[in-house]
Amino acid sequence: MSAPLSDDDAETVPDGRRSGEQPILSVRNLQTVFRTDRETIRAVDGIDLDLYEGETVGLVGESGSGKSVTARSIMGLVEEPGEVLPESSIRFKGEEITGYDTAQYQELRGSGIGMIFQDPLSSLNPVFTVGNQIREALKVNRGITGEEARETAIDLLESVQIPDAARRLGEYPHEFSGGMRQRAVIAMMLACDPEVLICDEPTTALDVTIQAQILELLSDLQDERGLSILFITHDMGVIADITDRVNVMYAGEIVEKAPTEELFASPRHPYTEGLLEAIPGQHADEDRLRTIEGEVPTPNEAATHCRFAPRCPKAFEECEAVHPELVEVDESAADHTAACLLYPEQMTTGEAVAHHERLGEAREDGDGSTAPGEADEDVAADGGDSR
Ligand SMILES: Nc1ncnc2c1ncn2[C@@H]1O[C@H](COP(=O)(O)OP(=O)(O)OP(=O)(O)O)[C@@H](O)[C@H]1O
Ligand code: NI
Repeated sequence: MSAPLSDDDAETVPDGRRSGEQPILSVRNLQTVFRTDRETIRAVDGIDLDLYEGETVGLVGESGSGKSVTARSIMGLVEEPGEVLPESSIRFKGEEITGYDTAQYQELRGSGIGMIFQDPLSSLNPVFTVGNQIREALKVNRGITGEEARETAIDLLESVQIPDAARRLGEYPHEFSGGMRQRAVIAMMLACDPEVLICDEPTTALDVTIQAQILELLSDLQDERGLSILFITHDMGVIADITDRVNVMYAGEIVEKAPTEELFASPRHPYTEGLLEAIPGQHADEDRLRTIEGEVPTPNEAATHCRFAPRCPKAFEECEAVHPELVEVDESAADHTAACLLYPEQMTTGEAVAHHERLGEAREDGDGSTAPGEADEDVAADGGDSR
């Protein structure tokens, strides 16, 4: 009854509700590998991701799925023996940033994209006062010095709701509590006046109350400053709290993408279903926490199959032989995609398997030859067609 999905709508369907608008951050076919003597680990294995102005997008998955490597790839922080492969494309405000040199990345991190890590102490220098570090960031990134720097630093600490800001500027990181330290890091990051903020598990080490306060703060700052946030976590509860859209990551790949409400109301990938089942409090009658059995495999070979299949309660024979591509899960949900042979829903399993095989072949044929610029036009054309 429906027009068959075209074969080229696979890898570059634009994320989100705002096709037509240019994403502030756009990742295409990101591949980051770690080469060791014995193997090549495909920590990030060809992911696509869009972040639009003013929204919060989640990247969620179990430990080892490749979330932090994704963030570090965007920030130019992948270190030896890691490498972002040249066919990857990362665009910030339309400009290709893969291939930037050290100075360009420094400038990007000093003004365009800020990042907060799980451990605030990794961003703070223990031998300088908090005020010193914020003033230094103001000087280096915005040329603000002297009394103006002091006043701006106080404003920044106040904007992250650190009480008694003027006095606390003179204190050292170790004199701050965990939550206050993370606030100080956020203040330091705001000194760079970024447009995009990448948060890698910024609240994971904090207790629940403090965690909620920091999330609230981020959301306030987002409203005030129009920040776009890429939020990384393994915690589906946090995803539900603060994101507009979600990308679910597994073993280097994104396996499901959807608006947050839609994902929680109607998860389609069996991995996402497993993650949602594992949220504490889902099954009040059970005292044991449900988890997905087994572990995330290390992706050390090209994916010619579904990497989740060995743990998947719904796996069937073809899952071991055909690589699932991200496809629209059904006809009604244009921005809900899953990389699973069970979809598109309107197809029989046989049809769907054949569809995924075709998409995989098309991707392999098309990949190397598609320049980032061309890829974007494909996106626009596809977006129009498939809607
Ligand atoms: N320096 C490295 N050398 C070799 N392999 C690495 C290195 N850093 C990361 N990896 C590989 O990349 C995979 C993904 O790591 P990553 O830190 O991105 O996971 P994550 O999703 O952020 O997990 P977590 O929730 O534990 O932070 C790891 O399992 C590992 O195989
Ligand atoms: Ni991580």
